[in-house]
Amino acid sequence: MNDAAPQPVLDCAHLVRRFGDRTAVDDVSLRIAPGETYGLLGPNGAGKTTAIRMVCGLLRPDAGTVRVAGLPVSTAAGPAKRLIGFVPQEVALYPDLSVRENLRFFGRLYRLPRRRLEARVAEVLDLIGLTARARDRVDSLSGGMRRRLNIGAGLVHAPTLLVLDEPTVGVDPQSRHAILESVTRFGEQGMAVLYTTHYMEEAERLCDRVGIIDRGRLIAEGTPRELVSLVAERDRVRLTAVGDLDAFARACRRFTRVEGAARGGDRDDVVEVVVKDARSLLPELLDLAHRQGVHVRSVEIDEPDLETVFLHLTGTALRE
Ligand SMILES: Nc1ncnc2c1ncn2[C@@H]1O[C@H](COP(=O)(O)OP(=O)(O)OP(=O)(O)O)[C@@H](O)[C@H]1O
Repeated sequence: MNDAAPQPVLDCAHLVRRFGDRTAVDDVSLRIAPGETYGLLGPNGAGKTTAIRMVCGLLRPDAGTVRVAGLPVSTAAGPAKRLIGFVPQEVALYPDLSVRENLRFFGRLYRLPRRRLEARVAEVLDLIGLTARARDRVDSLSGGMRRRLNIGAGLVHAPTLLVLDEPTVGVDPQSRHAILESVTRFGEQGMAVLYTTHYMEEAERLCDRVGIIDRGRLIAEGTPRELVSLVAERDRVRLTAVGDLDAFARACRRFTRVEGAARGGDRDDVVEVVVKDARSLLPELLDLAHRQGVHVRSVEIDEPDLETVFLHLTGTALRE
């Protein structure tokens, strides 16, 4: 890093964590600057949760270091941990306390002085869009609202680094939208955010930079635009079809010119294929479908996106 670059909020160097003979996180290094939202994108089991538990000092690395604002993070209590707000996947709140009382409770854990605490609780209620529900007990809230309050609990002590582990899994679309809006505002307020997800459209929308993690390794990193430019020469072919589409995707991957093929993103009846020159390969793909008894209903050739990057780098889809 040159002298002019600001000190990173988060600096992880060569993190490794093994469970038995499985290496869950394998030599991961990443930095996050002040105000930057960084998305760690990868399929289930890629190592995202393990990586961020080490970042937050909840799990000891087998090798490597974590620093927050220059301070070393360890599993023991220390000044670095006060700078981190961690929002786990599971909701950890007191159901019989009100929304406001929950936020006060988490603020007191960090020993916020009383007046500062009240002001901060009001700010956080606004940030998570729950001011109107401040007096209601947690057990009267919808699942999506609880998730938002869970995020609020990680924010009360005004952390320098906010770490969110898949905060939108299983929430309704309205709450999902509210969560994504809030995360955008955290970045605007100068907080550094580390965000894990396996939804590539979230990473594309929210994150200044994205790291793609697969089988414990960080295999690519950059702005969404930089990552998509890695596959600028490629086409993404979407085939809408009926039949054994998993077998069809596997057979597509056997073509040497096919860089990746998988059941497609949001729909069950779609296979996506990443290929350098779709037009020249299309007749062969259609012939293959015919031989496999797969009935192709429509073919589209789309612009590449982050999912295409993932298919290109790993050969399979994010969600597999
Ligand atoms: N405590 C543990 N003991 C043994 N293996 C573990 C443990 N925690 C994680 N693993 C393994 O390490 C690998 C990475 O898991 P991790 O939970 O970090 O992935 P992830 O990307 O967060 O996935 P998910 O989105 O499903 O949470 C997986 O193979 C998982 O089974």
